[in-house]
Amino acid sequence: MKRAIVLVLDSFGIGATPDADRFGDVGADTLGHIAAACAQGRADEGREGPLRLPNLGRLGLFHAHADSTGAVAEGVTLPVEVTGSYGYARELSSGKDTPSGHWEIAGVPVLFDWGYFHDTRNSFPQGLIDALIERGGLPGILGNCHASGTTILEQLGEEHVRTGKPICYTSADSVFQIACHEQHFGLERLYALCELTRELLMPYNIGRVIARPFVGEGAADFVRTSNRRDYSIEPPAPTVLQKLVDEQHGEVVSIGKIADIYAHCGITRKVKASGHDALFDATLNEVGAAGDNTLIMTNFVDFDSSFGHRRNVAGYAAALESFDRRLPELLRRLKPEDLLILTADHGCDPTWIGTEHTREHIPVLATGAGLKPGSLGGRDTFADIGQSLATYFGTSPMDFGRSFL
Ligand SMILES: O=P(O)(O)O[C@H]1O[C@H](CO)[C@@H](O)[C@H]1O
Ligand SMILES: [Mn+2]
Ligand SMILES: [Mn+2]
Repeated sequence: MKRAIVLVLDSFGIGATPDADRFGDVGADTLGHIAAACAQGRADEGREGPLRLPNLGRLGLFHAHADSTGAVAEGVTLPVEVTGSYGYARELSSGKDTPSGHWEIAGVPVLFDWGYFHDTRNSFPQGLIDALIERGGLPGILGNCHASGTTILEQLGEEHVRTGKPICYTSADSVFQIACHEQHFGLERLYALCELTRELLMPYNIGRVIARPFVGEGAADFVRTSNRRDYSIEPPAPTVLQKLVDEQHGEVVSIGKIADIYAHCGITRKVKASGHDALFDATLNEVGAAGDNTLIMTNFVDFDSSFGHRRNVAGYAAALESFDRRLPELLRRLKPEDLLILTADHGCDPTWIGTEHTREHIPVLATGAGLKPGSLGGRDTFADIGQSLATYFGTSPMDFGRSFL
């Protein structure tokens, strides 16, 4: 029986890549800087002391980090016994965004350049704004700048409620984000506006439109809800997910944001869940129910959106520790021939300047399916994961990546 489980810890980088200079990210290290802050007592809110990840450590996380950066993470003792196959991988894709990282994990790196809105103010072309206002029947838009999604709610949320103008913003990623109040503007209306925007953006080659609904009474208590929705373009070639479905009539189960990220391509079942515990519970459920030729893929988004982008080190550390505490529940449910892979899609160092992602190596931690514990070394592309899945499921090979199976 072939069953693979891929858990993506969104933004959990383990050290800058050799090309990090292109992104202003030389020295970024999501795991290393979290561990250092914990060791130095700078991450004691809601948790305390050195970073404790015994289960990820046993799978080889800290070994992989040490191989990636050349140094053991501060406050960490390398476990003597390692049970997983561990390595680190760099990114071939041109960007450090979520779709690029995910699609490359699935064997399809993004070798073309996305369109970006480079200007930090007046970011969007006037023709685009005019079309959006006209076809969307809007009184205008707010924002039109680079922003952090929580800060901009404090700044413009009340004006949005008052005027009915959606808040449109972007970042260094190839995105167009629209924040609207769920009650005052309406959730379905926001989704419809995002679909229109997706259509209008096709000539601009923008990777994603993201609906960012929020609720609350005023600037002090506006909060984003789990009704976020991503409108991605389709991957440029069939991913290993698609091949599993098309060639092996397999099942691909999306848990959380996965289906949105892959533009619903190569997915046979979608399970909704929000919050890491609910995502983990859903993953356990699916593992319990999964039959032959099944890939279960879960994206743990809060590492990135609640802690990495928010530059919240203690929150990131606490979320890692709570994820780690739950890992044995999953390990216990695995059958010997199952393949488990833990990885990430990019970095988002919570100690780094700004609020953007960071260009980093991702961890590749794998166990089961006859893999021997030990080092997988430095991998040239995230696509080694996709190629390994192709080998495991017996699909035709991917164009990129080297299997570690
Ligand atoms: O600040 P928020 O809205 O969380 O935005 C973040 O989320 C987007 C998608 O990952 C990125 O473009 C990043 O800027
Ligand atoms: Mn991501
Ligand atoms: Mn992000």
